[in-house]
Amino acid sequence: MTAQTLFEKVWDAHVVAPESGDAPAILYIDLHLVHEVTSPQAFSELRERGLALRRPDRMLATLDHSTPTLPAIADGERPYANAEAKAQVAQLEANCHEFGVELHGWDSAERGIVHVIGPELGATQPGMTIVCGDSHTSTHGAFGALAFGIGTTEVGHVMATQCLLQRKPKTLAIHVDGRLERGVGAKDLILHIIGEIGVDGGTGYVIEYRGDAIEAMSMDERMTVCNMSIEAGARAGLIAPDDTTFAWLKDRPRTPQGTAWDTAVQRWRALRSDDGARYDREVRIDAGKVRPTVTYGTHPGMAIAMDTPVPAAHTAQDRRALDYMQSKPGQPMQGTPVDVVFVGSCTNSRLSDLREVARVLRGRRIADGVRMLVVPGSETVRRDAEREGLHHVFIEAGAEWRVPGCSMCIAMNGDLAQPGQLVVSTSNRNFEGRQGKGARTVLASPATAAASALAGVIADPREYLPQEQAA
Ligand SMILES: CC(C)[C@H](C(=O)O)[C@@H](O)C(=O)O
Ligand code: SF4
Repeated sequence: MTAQTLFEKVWDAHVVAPESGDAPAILYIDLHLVHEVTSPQAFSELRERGLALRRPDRMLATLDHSTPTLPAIADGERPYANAEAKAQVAQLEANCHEFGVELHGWDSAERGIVHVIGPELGATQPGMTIVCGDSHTSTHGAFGALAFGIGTTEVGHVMATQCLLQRKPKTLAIHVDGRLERGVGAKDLILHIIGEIGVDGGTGYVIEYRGDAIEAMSMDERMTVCNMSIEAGARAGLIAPDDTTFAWLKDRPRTPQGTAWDTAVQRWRALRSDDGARYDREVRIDAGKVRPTVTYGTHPGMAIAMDTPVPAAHTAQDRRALDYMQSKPGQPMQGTPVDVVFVGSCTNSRLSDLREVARVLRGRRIADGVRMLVVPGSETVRRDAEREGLHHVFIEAGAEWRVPGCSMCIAMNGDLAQPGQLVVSTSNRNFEGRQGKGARTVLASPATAAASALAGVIADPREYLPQEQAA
């Protein structure tokens, strides 16, 4: 048998009908994740055509984008940003009820950002095909699943047929050799990678992240890396499952139990690229060279080490980006005054991210005039963080501790920055106006976000991490 990549193994196992001529392949979908923004039209279409859901048991829904992150007011009334947000949430509640879909709504102890709760519930498993009407579905690739975002029309197709029409993407291996230095994390690495290969470097490909640095990562870190694959233009990003993956997944609500677990792990162990498997393209990254990395422009590819000068603009587009950001060519981003710090989003809102932020903030106060929001990715993360007392560290430092949701990552729920304000954000997109009209976003790691909140300017976390962190 010819040597296969991990992607090819998962793809082949799900092809119902292969590509032929102009016709794309038909791919079976194991898990369909749903949130309130991209599902209403699909449900309406189903209703209009009198169609039922093909496999409601393979769906999982949550409320995340439009949900307020301030607690309920009296009588359980939620402080929605506007009538649309409230209606969107009510619509998903009604749709899930009518069609029999498991919804993690306001009453769920596990509600959260769709890409945080899928793994937490063990719904995300190695070797699966996973889709969601959301571009950051690539996050689930951290478990060796083929996971990607789809459009609202496709959401309807999957609902009705549990299948999807797909062209087979090409494969790109990103080998990350060596070790990340102290104070440099998964977020710095993925920003560095996108900075190197560009926002279209992954277009047409599925990325497989491999190498020592990836194998050494926790699941949280692997999710951070895979999450941003889409920001490099890739269809998906995945990592071969290993003992770290299996240990993390064991005994989650939706994972197989007892002997079924052992059988599953045995099957999952085969999910790695064979020796001699060929990729369409390969890139090598030296982890040891990655430094605390931030963005200086208006897409995630405009990323540099924070102490390196901002490059000169060569195109009209780049000039516009630098103007918007007020970034100065020749000057480093480090030292730039900060107005808001946002810790959250499906990139960096898990327990380990919050622990990292707390390590930097503990016993200190954020700078005068800086507003800092810490938004856990899920109710589970919130509970775990509070059990450890992390919320006390945040609140004592002067930050706001919120209820889970996408929040200021996309600013659909009323959490937003004012025009001109500079936000150091642990999220994944720094597009114009993403965090509020005229707001300027600098993407960064949780440690950098915390250090910048303390300093009031973009700051190197290595200067703030406690000494016992020294390698
Ligand atoms: C609202 C949703 C469709 C969107 C996405 O697809 O990613 C959002 O989650 C984002 O991060 O921009
Ligand atoms: S946290 Fe941000 S990136 Fe993630 S799903 Fe929500 S809006 Fe999209």
